[in-house]
Amino acid sequence: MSVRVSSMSVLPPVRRDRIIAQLPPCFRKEAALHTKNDFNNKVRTACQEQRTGTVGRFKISKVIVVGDLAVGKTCLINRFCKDVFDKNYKATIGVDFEMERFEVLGVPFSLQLWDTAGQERFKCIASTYYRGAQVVIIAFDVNDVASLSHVRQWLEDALKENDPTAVQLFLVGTKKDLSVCVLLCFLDTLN
Ligand SMILES: Nc1nc2c(ncn2[C@@H]2O[C@H](COP(=O)(O)OP(=O)(O)OP(=O)(O)O)[C@@H](O)[C@H]2O)c(=O)[nH]1
Repeated sequence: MSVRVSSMSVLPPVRRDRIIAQLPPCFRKEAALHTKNDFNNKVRTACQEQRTGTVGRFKISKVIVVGDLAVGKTCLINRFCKDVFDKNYKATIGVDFEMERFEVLGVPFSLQLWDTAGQERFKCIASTYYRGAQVVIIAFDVNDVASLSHVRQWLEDALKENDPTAVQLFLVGTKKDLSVCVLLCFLDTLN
């Protein structure tokens, strides 16, 4: 017996906080990719006229998240996509994938988030997914200096597969809450 599956899938509406009508202001000027107040007029016009170079129905950007094992890559993505946090560690096997839909100036836009495994034995599989990224996020644990010292290697590996001049790079320190705990424990020992 053959079953026909309709290729038309009904997508849920884009989340309200994913509808972007104004250029989001930068968090801090020193750490900003841009310091403009609004979208460029050319961009606004192109969006109004739907001249945005679509890939299929959506414009898609690929983000890869790399970094040492257990630094919190999966948690970072889950917080962004689902606003959840799981304190139990489940190692990523190879890669995982999330798709986040946006609407920018009325134009559909999708962010592909590739969560890669930090474990050495999965590095080979994970690195086959690095190609074609527009954004590279390198995560390190602020409480683990070794994870920071490995950042250079993660960067080199990610850029081997991508055009370094066309990639947006982010370095993200994770587990800041624990660094406060470490400091408090240290202060406690002084009293
Ligand atoms: N306290 C605290 N724990 C965190 C934070 N982020 C992640 N963790 C914990 O750190 C552990 C590892 O987190 P994951 O997100 O699975 O780490 P990962 O980098 O994806 O790990 P791999 O898939 O093995 O590369 C889990 O137990 C998380 O709960 C954080 O900001 N604060």
